[in-house]
Amino acid sequence: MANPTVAVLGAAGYAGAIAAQILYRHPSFELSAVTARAEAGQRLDDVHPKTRVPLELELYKDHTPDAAVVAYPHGAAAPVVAELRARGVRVVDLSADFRLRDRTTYDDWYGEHKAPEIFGQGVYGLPELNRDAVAGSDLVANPGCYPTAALLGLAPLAKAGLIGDVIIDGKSGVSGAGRGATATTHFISADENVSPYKIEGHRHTPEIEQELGALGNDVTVTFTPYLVPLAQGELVTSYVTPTRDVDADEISELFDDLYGAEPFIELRRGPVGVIDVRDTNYCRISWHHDPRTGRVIVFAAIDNLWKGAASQAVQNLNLMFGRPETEGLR
Ligand SMILES: NC(=O)C1=CN([C@@H]2O[C@H](COP(=O)(O)OP(=O)(O)OC[C@H]3O[C@@H](n4cnc5c(N)ncnc54)[C@H](OP(=O)(O)O)[C@@H]3O)[C@@H](O)[C@H]2O)C=CC1
Ligand SMILES: CC(=O)N[C@@H](CCC(=O)OP(=O)(O)O)C(=O)O
Repeated sequence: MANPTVAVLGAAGYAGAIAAQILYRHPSFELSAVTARAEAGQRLDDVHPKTRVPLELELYKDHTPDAAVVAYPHGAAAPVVAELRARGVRVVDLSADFRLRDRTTYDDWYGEHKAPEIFGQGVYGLPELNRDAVAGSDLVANPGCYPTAALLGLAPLAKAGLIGDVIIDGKSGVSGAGRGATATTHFISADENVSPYKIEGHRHTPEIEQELGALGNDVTVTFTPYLVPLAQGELVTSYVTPTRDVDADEISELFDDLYGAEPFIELRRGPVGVIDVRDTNYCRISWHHDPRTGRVIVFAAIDNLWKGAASQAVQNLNLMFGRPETEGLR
């Protein structure tokens, strides 16, 4: 039987280009189209040479592949996802348009939803925590990069209901902001600098709270993101005040039980760094119990464009199409 066809929409963007790069070499999918607007007519490997994908970027029309990875900004994604779903195309959406389950929360943080008729149909695509639901889904909402690292770091504690309070500090490389440079992400502002942003509230906060709640730990989180002078990479540090006294043996058991068999989670004893997961689908996690304060500090490192976006989308596609979860990703 022929391999399922997959189109990448928004392949001239950072995340879309990497999704195309992975899918072009994937043994079980055929990359059937890569789309763009301004750069339509150019080859993807001219626009993004590192991808080595010699396919011509086309304007999106009425492509009907078996599946699509939609790599548009939030708001722009929803109507196109609705169109694709109406034609029976299975979708992994990289934007935030189908991640939240409460419509009012979405509208408060993102503005009015552009495809309300299918709002709420997306399955939250964090495979380590939601594998079975992803496997049966036709519409997967790929998580945001900060929520990916924060939730993977916190899940063992959340599943045990141990998070009483948590402060989350996330540091991201500049590619997290996408291809369009702004005054803040311009080289001149970002180089040799570390700076917090969205200190009044980042839109990933409700996403993290929603998924911690789904794990059985309702908690109001404090989240502050920082821009750091890296191209790719993200380190999320979570300072947890537990609901009761815990010791290192208990924490160790929780992390080992949840992640011992996970192909893309690397538990480490010492500090983790973003360079160790660069251009991979791995999430490296370490934790530290501080008996002086009683807090548990969890560190999680990912590549924002890979596990935080494009390679996680392929991990989700693998599950949706019954392929081995690691295929094309190691
Ligand atoms: N960068 C990251 O670390 C992460 C990104 N994401 C999400 O993934 C998605 C893509 O992000 P990223 O690749 O970084 O973004 P980019 O800005 O690099 O790329 C987005 C692409 O979307 C296309 N686009 C923009 N507006 C529209 C529109 N109105 N209609 C159709 N196409 C449009 C653009 O295509 P063209 O150039 O052809 O106009 C552009 O290439 C976003 O939803 C983002 O939030 C999620 C997690 C992490
Ligand atoms: C450094 C930087 O700007 N990062 C982005 C996160 C990108 C991401 O995960 O995006 P979505 O949730 O929008 O898909 C930001 O903070 O907006």
